[in-house]
Amino acid sequence: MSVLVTGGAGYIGSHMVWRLLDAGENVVVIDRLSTGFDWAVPAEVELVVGDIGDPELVGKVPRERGVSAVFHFAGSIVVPESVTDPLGYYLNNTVKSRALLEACVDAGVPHFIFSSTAAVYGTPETADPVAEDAALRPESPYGTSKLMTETMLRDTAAAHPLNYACLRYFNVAGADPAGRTGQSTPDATHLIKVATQAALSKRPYMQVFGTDYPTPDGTCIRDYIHVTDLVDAHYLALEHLRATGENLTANCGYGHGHSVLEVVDVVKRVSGSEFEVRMADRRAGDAVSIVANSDRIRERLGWKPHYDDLEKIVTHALNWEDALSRRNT
Ligand SMILES: NC(=O)c1ccc[n+]([C@@H]2O[C@H](COP(=O)([O-])OP(=O)(O)OC[C@H]3O[C@@H](n4cnc5c(N)ncnc54)[C@H](O)[C@@H]3O)[C@@H](O)[C@H]2O)c1
Ligand SMILES: O=c1ccn([C@@H]2O[C@H](COP(=O)(O)OP(=O)(O)O[C@H]3O[C@H](CO)[C@H](O)[C@H](O)[C@H]3O)[C@@H](O)[C@H]2O)c(=O)[nH]1
Repeated sequence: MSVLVTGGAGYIGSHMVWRLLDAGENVVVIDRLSTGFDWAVPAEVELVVGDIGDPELVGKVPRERGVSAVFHFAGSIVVPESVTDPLGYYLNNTVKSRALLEACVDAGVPHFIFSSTAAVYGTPETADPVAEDAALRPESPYGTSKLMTETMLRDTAAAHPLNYACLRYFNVAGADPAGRTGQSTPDATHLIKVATQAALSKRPYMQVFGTDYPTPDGTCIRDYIHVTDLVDAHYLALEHLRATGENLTANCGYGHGHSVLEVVDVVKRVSGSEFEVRMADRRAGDAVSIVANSDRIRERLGWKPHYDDLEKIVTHALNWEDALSRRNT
């Protein structure tokens, strides 16, 4: 039996692949390499280069490889891009997830773990940590495209012998502490990636989007979760589905946040680089503060994070960014 990882050549998916290998699982990856890299997939893992929306491909792989669980990371992830290209996002994130799900039902795959996002909540009503039963009001086609897949999964699991976990990630950052993989997209827009690139002079400067928010230092607050803790949560979710068959929708975050300026300070301190930081206007669509209530994942899965420390997250991100420079040259 094997475990299928869609998007396994991407940032989070490649960490999942290593986590599964570490647990002794057989792994197969489907990735079309649009933002992922073939070299990010370990040599011992079969990489099927193709699209999850290709019914022939997704019809074949689960049957031929005896797939007993799917981790579905493949998708488009840039929120502002989803605003200008909503149909592209509904196609890649929703329509193609439907194709994959149908193939899983047809092949009798019992367990499905889906990459959802805090973007399904939109802007929370209060600054309190947001729990899973909060109102679901996505503010972008990206968030809606993910919420629609959550809904498809719920309804499919009610009608077929398939159970699922929807994991709603907050801000994923950092890299494999052993240096085996990391965030490799050169034009990524995420704060910690951008700041580490500035620290290593891969960018001439970075910008802080908005300094007049109603927060202690005027910048937005996010709950940054180390990617290794995130993939641990995924593995626990798989064990939970295997053991209980109970569906689960759970936030993945630590339950506390950091402001943009706090992140920038930590990157400067850890890197020892005084890179230029320009104060800029607010970025469209940014919520003031989004922090996870993570009680559910801790209680139901017994999840205990090991890297709930911004310095460690930044250190690992910097190490990977540095290793990437040597790979590119
Ligand atoms: N990075 C974050 O902070 C974050 C937060 C919340 C949710 N997520 C979700 O996690 C998942 C992984 O995100 P990531 O940061 O690793 O992004 P990523 O872009 O690094 O990885 C996505 C991978 O999917 C592949 N892919 C995309 N569309 C495909 C398709 N139609 N068929 C086959 N392969 C396809 C890409 O080539 C890439 O390797 C996404 O579904 C994303 O929405 C990410
Ligand atoms: O160069 C930068 C990049 C970001 N920021 C700020 O840093 C904060 C975090 O921004 P990111 O782009 O790193 O992440 P987002 O919070 O916008 O989005 C992330 O969290 C969302 C859920 O809240 C979705 O899951 C989404 O996929 C994921 O990228 C925001 O206030 C943003 O304005 C900057 O100031 N400068």
